[in-house]
Amino acid sequence: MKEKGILFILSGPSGVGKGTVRKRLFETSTNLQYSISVTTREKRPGEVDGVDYFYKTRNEFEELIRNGELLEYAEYVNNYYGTPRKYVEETLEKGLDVFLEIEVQGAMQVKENFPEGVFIFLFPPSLEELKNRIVNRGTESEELVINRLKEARKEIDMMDAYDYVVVNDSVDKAVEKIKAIIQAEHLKRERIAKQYKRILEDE
Ligand SMILES: Nc1nc2c(ncn2[C@@H]2O[C@H](COP(=O)(O)OP(=O)(O)O)[C@@H](O)[C@H]2O)c(=O)[nH]1
Ligand SMILES: Nc1ncnc2c1ncn2[C@@H]1O[C@H](COP(=O)(O)OP(=O)(O)O)[C@@H](O)[C@H]1O
Repeated sequence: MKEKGILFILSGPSGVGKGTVRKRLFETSTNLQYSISVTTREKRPGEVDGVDYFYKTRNEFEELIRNGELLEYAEYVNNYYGTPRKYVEETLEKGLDVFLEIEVQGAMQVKENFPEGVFIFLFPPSLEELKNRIVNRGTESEELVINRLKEARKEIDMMDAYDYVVVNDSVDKAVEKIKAIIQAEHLKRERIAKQYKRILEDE
């Protein structure tokens, strides 16, 4: 029987650098499959449909919910975000690792369905630095920045539910730590598989 792939979930407050870290990770990790999310939020300049997100209307998104096509979804600052179920399940079945970059409410839903997933929380060096990053990115109005910071405090409270916490002080260091986690999880699973095989052989 073919081993299933491992599901990795990167989560954390908005503006902490999830997108930046994930993009850098994918520049150098060829063995991970990124699950592209569905969203109702507007496309930002430079974003591409089917690359950054699948952009949908609220009606279309609600139809996906009704049809059970989402592994998880959340309403975040007045927009829906969700993970297509089929892609994740089929890719894991093929023995490939899947990587999700999602906010905290969605990550907790994934934990219910995939408790064996590896949950990584990206943490800001400080709340002040988190605010600077959101403001400097310049994609949000002042009101939205305040909403995102309020959300961030709630999200940080959920940190205990994660397997690993990685501080995003520098992007390169955070990427290295995530790669080390991925490698360690593979070694762990190989070791368990070997022990299991040995027990079966001894019987
Ligand atoms: N639950 C859930 N959250 C998502 C998904 N895709 C993206 N997000 C999260 O939604 C939040 C807002 O994303 P976005 O509007 O792209 O802003 P940004 O990540 O702050 O640049 C971020 O925390 C994302 O990680 C998804 O499929 N499900
Ligand atoms: N380690 C870092 N040091 C300084 N700035 C960072 C770092 N990581 C990300 N940023 C910046 O912070 C802002 C938010 O990053 P982004 O990846 O959009 O966050 P998220 O996806 O978590 O909302 C961006 O302007 C990005 O360039």
